[in-house]
Amino acid sequence: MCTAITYAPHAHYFGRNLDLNVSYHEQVTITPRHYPFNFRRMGENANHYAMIGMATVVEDYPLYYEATNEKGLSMAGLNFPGNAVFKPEVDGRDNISSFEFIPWILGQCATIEEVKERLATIQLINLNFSDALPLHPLHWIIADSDTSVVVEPMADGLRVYDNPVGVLTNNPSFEYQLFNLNDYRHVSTKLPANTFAPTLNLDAYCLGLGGQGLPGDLSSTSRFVRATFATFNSVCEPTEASAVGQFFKLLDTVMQTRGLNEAGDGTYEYTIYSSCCNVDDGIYYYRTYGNNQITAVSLFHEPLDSDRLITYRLQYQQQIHYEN
Ligand SMILES: C[C@H](CCC(=O)NCCS(=O)(=O)O)[C@H]1CC[C@H]2[C@@H]3[C@H](O)C[C@@H]4C[C@H](O)CC[C@]4(C)[C@H]3C[C@H](O)[C@]12C
Repeated sequence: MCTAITYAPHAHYFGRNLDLNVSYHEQVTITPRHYPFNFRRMGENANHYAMIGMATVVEDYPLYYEATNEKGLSMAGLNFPGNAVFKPEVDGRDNISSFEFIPWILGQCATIEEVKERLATIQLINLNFSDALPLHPLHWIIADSDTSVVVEPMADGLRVYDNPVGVLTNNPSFEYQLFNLNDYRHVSTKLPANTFAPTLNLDAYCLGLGGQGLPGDLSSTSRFVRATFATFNSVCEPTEASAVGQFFKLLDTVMQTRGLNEAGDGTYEYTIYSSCCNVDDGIYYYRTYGNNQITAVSLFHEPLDSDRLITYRLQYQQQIHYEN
């Protein structure tokens, strides 16, 4: 399972937890403006926006999990098994495979308005990257600094939803996840009044009672509710350090501890990495499961007019500050 969130305390941030039982050897990957994207059915684009994000690089191709472009537009793919359907090619449409979707959108669009125009002509097609890397069922969140949408490739066509909460998890469909929030109207950051039986002397014996009913489990519906509650009520200082620290705390409310979620064959799904991109400044921060230190890579510190991918291996080694 995975969770993606947006957060805009003073600057704008986009990021996700990647929850999985295996790693695909992902790296922080920068694609400069003149890297030639060879779209299988749409030809080459060697003049596009630069982008930074997490990707598996195979045969010099960046298979992005999530990324942000130099205009601050961001996009993340999350598992959507049993629902995602990729279709055959159609003449006259932009035939794009799901592994090309992030480069296609982030390479050309700066705003959600432009994204919506692109989505109107797109066909997400059933075309594998390779036999060894077949398509996985995904849905996507796409966000600029003001707003976000969710894109779900369903059997009856591509569904595009405005996303008023800026959060995405996994199954079931986004429509359900959003409606499900209605069940949590009562959840509050404040101590609740006694509406149970006002004549009974019920004691507000500890802080946090207003949060009772917030689901604590790891299912995608529960993570959707928890992540939305956390981002909407989050408070931080107006500094980069505080906002980035707070962003990782928000992701921690839905992180997966290794051992708690069996994925079969003796493996467990856990939060392999968490990311937080400052989309205004193109700074990609991340933490891995075993390394609590935040590592940062800056898009604008690289030669963006180049044609070569730039990759940074993840820092997995735990950093402990020993005092004596
Ligand atoms: C599984 C990942 C999403 C994490 C997630 O949502 N897990 C939920 C598990 S559950 O069902 O809800 O239990 C997704 C996100 C991005 C995906 C990767 C990217 O799309 C890039 C390539 C695309 C290739 O087609 C397949 C390999 C791959 C390298 C993908 C593997 C996998 O599907 C990834 C890593």
